[in-house]
Amino acid sequence: MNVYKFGGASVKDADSIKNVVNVLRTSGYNNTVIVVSAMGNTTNELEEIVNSYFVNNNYSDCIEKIRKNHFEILSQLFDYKENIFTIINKYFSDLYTFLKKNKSQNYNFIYDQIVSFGELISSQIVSNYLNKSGIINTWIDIRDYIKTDNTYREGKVIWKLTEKNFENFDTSKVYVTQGFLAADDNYFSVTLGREGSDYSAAIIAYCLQAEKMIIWKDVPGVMNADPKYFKEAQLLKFISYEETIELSFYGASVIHPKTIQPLQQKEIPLNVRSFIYPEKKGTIIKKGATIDPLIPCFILKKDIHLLTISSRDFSFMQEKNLSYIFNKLSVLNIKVTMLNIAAVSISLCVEDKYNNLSKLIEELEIFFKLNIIKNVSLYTIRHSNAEIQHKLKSNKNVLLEQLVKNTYQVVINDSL
Ligand SMILES: Nc1ncnc2c1ncn2[C@@H]1O[C@H](COP(=O)(O)OP(=O)(O)O)[C@@H](O)[C@H]1O
Ligand SMILES: N[C@@H](CC(=O)OP(=O)(O)O)C(=O)O
Repeated sequence: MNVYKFGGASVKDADSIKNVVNVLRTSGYNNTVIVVSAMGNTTNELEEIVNSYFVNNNYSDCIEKIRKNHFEILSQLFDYKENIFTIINKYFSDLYTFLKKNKSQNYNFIYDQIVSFGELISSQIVSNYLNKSGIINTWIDIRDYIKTDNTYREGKVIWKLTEKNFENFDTSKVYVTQGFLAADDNYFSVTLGREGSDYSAAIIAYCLQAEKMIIWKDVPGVMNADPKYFKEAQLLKFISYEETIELSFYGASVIHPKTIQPLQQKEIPLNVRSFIYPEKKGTIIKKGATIDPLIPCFILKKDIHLLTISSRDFSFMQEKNLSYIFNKLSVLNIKVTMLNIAAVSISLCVEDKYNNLSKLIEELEIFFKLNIIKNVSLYTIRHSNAEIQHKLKSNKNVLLEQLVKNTYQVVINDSL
């Protein structure tokens, strides 16, 4: 069995969906589970519905905008008589029904019930279009298979149950299903964290002991920097699982950080390839691979916040203080991307995906003195040297830097 993942960029419009057919014909698609994300920007647009629902209950305009986009795409791919129009209309009426009947005030729960429509709709469109193009496949609802606890927006996979659900899976067919989604034991939708479709594909690959997994991207593969920001970025032909975990953990957004470990555990090779040039080999991540070419890898994370924390009672930054601080970070789901501990202070770079920073500050200020610099940039370089570090820092306002093994990190305040 193979697992392919097509992200939002690869299914963003009618031409892109037509290109998926081309990619599958070029690469082969026997015995394959095809995992699809929501089209283009749909997840962000669905997030607007959630916000409107909470602010003033005035969500119809947002829904109609999404409906219009999707129906424009449908009209370019199908004849009006085809059943897919009824299927997609039903999802939009289910969305309205949910919003009208919902009694819960739990933001994260509501978020997941709404945002999940993006992948349900896109996977139906892709599945129907592939069938129409002769790539015969079965659409499956991944919520029947991937089970999580009820940590809405960041579901924790219940691995034993999920593996059991895949036990009698017929591995001789082609399937299309949703990335990003799972269900709790009440069958409510739970999402796996933003950009979590790569992780979904890895969960499926793990459970089916897949031969390989391919992620199709708008870039040639994993590069030594994001080509959007670094014009001279080069393709990495091979990388180890460990190196990929490091790159994605520090923010190389080409792969979701949770993707690699399930693959590594079952030694399933991962190929990251271009959906624009599907005949090219891209990057291979597999057991025994070492980074090739061995060149410095740059990761830039913007909108990071630098917190420097010291105690009010002159105590050192030791176990008790650290445990209090990290407990708060964990409860508020704030990710630490750099950590520097000194005797009387600790500096943290944090990423505030869920808008919990002000709550964290409020809770830490009870016991600690805080210095906060918001919206700084964190550069991480793997395999760097003194010359590169010097070049990166020159004429910049450096707030903090550290070198640990192969990883050099520097925090820069761009606003000065
Ligand atoms: N090291 C890197 N190598 C390649 N692409 C990278 C890297 N770091 C960040 N990217 C960005 O990742 C993007 C592809 O990932 P993403 O947007 O999540 O795709 P999708 O949503 O289609 O899965 C590229 O367009 C590129 O700008
Ligand atoms: N649609 C979800 C899940 C996802 O992984 O999307 P993509 O594969 O386009 O990054 C999101 O935007 O977060």
